[in-house]
Amino acid sequence: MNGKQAAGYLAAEWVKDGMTVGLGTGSTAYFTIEKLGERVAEGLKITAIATSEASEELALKYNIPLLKASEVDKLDIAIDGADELDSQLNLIKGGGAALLREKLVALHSDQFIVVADGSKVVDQLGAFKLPIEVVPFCYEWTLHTLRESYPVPFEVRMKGQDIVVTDNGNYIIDASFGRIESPQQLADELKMITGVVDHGLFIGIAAKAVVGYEDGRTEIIEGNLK
Ligand SMILES: O=C(CO)[C@H](O)[C@H](O)COP(=O)(O)O
Repeated sequence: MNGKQAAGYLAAEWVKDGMTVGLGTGSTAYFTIEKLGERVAEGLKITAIATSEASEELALKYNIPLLKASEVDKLDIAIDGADELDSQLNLIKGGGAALLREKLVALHSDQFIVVADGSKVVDQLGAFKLPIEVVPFCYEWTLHTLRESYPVPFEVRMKGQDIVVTDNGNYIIDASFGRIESPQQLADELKMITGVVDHGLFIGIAAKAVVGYEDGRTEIIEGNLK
């Protein structure tokens, strides 16, 4: 068992009968969805909302009943991966370009649980490029505003010759901050820029993280949410 699997599986055990569950995106959340699928096959009764088309497909494969947002106001729990997490459970997310749906689902869940392997735990956020979701219309202007605001490299995320398009029809600009001294301040500033839809800083949202290691051990980091 690798660290991602250990973390993803353990968090899936915290889901109880009757819960509505937010299904994350990525290779760690994959294991949570897989385990939930096994538990559903054994009789666990849950409903879910997926944070990406990829996770929706996976949920359908595992016969996990999916809901529309119009059918539910709030989720009991959401379980998702992260690209970086610090000891305060501040996160960088969006490596898989799903940050907007992931943040919406996390914010509408009673409990947001992060699943990650040990390589994701950092002293300070920022080594991982911060994904910023922008509207395609005049995105060059948004890129220009970002470059004028912060003296760090920004790049539009590409796949081969093509610009990556998110499930919401937007683009991603990745920012190489290196070290983010004040995540909350940066999060607030980025949200104020016209053209920016959202960004991958998740500040004060996670209740708990399950960190998994190569040898199958897991560690639980408790957040300090009130
Ligand atoms: O934010 C995400 C997708 O937008 C993922 O949760 C994040 O990239 C972690 O992925 P993985 O578990 O594959 O390392």
